[in-house]
Order: sequence, then structure tokens, then C-alpha cells
Amino acid sequence: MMEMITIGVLDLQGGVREHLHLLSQISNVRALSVKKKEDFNNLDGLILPGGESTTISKLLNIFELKDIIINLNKEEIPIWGTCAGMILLAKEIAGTSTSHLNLMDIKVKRNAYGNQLASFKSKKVIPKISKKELPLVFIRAPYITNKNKKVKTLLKLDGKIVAAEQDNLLATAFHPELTTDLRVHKYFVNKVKAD
Ligand SMILES: NC(=O)CC[C@H](N)C(=O)O
Repeated sequence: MMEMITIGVLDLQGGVREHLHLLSQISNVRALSVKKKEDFNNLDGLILPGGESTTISKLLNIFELKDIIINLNKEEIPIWGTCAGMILLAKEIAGTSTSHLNLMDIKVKRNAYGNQLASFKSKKVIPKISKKELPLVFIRAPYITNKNKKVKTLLKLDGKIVAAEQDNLLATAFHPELTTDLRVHKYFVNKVKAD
């Protein structure tokens, strides 16, 4: 029998259920919503969902969860941030001197597509994930404006980095959990298994 792996989805605000729903369709994965300190014990991977990064960050402080997530990263547990989750991972946020978890060597611009393009869909191949196009859903999305050499670009859209990876960390500006396509979740699951 294949070993089960446990993936937590940070459940403070935002698109939690959608991630849990997609993970529940992947075999040998136990998906949990995590919000209390003890929920973070024995996780093999963690997803930081989309939502509102400043709100999630405030709640992380209130529930004293930042150090717990920073420690998971020290243990090289795979962590995937989607949209607001990517902003939480970033070491720099354009236009402000604050950052949240301060884990990934990226600078992000929030709401980077402005009002007119606040939400849009696209399709692109992400060679490291699949040879066939993936559906991409962007909602008031950030993109990555700068990164250092440790960060590998997975996808650029119109010249802007919208998916990247740094060791155990994965960041996507878009929302695979709002599609029915499991490929990005499976990619993350494989990252967890390889860990
Ligand atoms: N869909 C999203 O997660 C949007 C992110 C949001 N604009 C933020 O800055 O936190």
C-alpha cells in the first residue's frame, strides 16, 4: 500500500474549501484544514490559500501561527502559496516596507493587473508541470517583479513571473483550486512525496 501524506490548508480566511476539494480527489492524500497550533503537527505539506493577504497576516499574528509556519519551512516542508498565499511567502512587497512570513526571495506587486483586468482567465503550458495547457484563473492577482537566483521561474505571462519555485516553496499568482484541473495540485503532492 502507498503511504498516505497529509497536506494542511491554512484555514483563516479565503479559498480553503476549494483546495480541500481538489486535494480530496488525489489518491493517498489526506487533506486537513489547519488553524490551531496543534493542527500543524505532522503535516507533510502546507497550502496558503488565496484571499486577502493583509487579513490573513493579521490572523496569523493573532493566532500566533507565523513562527510555526516559519519552522515548517526550516524543516523544508513543502509550502505552496496561491495568490494572497504568494504575497504571504514573499520577502518584499512593492510599495511597503513590511512583509509577512518573509520566506521566499521574491518581490511581489499586489493587485498588479489593475482594475480593468482585476479578474481574467488564460491558458498556458507550464513545462515543469505538464506538456499540455493549464487553465489559469487570476483574481486581483499579484505578480513577481523581482527574484534572486535561488528562485526558479515556472511561468511568465506577458513578461511577468506568475509561478515560481524555490526549493520547498511554490508560489502561483493564479488559482488552480478554482478549476477542476488537478495537475498543479498533483505537482505539489509529488513535491511533498519527493521531500
Ligand atoms: N485572489 C487573491 O488572493 C487576491 C490577493 C489580494 N489582492 C491580496 O492582495 O491579498
